Amino acid sequence: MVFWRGTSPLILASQSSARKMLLANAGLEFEAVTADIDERGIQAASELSNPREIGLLLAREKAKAVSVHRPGSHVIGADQTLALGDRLFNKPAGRTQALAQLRDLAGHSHELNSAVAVAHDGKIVFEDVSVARMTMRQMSEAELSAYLDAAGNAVTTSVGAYQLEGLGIHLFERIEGDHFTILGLPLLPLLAFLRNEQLIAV
Ligand SMILES: Nc1nc2c(ncn2[C@@H]2O[C@H](COP(=O)(O)OP(=O)(O)OP(=O)(O)O)[C@@H](O)[C@H]2O)c(=O)[nH]1
Repeated sequence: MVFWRGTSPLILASQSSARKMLLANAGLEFEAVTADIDERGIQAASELSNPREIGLLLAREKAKAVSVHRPGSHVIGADQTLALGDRLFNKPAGRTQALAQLRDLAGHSHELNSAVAVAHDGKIVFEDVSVARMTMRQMSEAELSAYLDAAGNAVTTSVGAYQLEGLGIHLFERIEGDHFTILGLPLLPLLAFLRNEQLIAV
């Protein structure tokens, strides 16, 4: 049992089912609030091209956007970017885009940058970004289509069109990085921060 010692509830500024699952499985009780920000607009206006910096910027903006309306609460924001060389990928809109993305990723290594930020009264009090390197095996058109047939619409909910803890594992020949980073939330540094602030006690 994890004890929350904060005086106000913990908030996760996310609608990501994976992020909610990771926090809940770690024993944390929290309220999930969607961060209503224009991610692509903020990214474009920043003129940033570094995937790590883009992830941190969006994680901060999500956390702050919710924090300003929830005084006293610690608000967690997160964002994940996928980079293949200097190309950035976003969540595919549907099967066609998922197939196109997977064709480009197959046979190559890409990087997932998962950023997390914590805001309190509108100010960032913690941030971290962790990276995972994913090597996807070479796959034929028939193999990619069979994967998409089996994985279904879930592929549109993740930036790489895969759920590693599910059928996505079949796409890879090598994975370097921690499981939580891959699923989109660098949990170890986040928990270390909450523990150091005496906001959680296990
Ligand atoms: N279940 C699962 N989800 C993954 C995996 N890899 C990436 N994701 C999800 O892909 C999404 C990355 O897109 P983001 O823009 O960072 O987040 P989002 O889904 O829009 O959710 P918000 O936090 O509300 O912005 C996140 O929800 C990640 O949890 C994976 O292997 N498994």
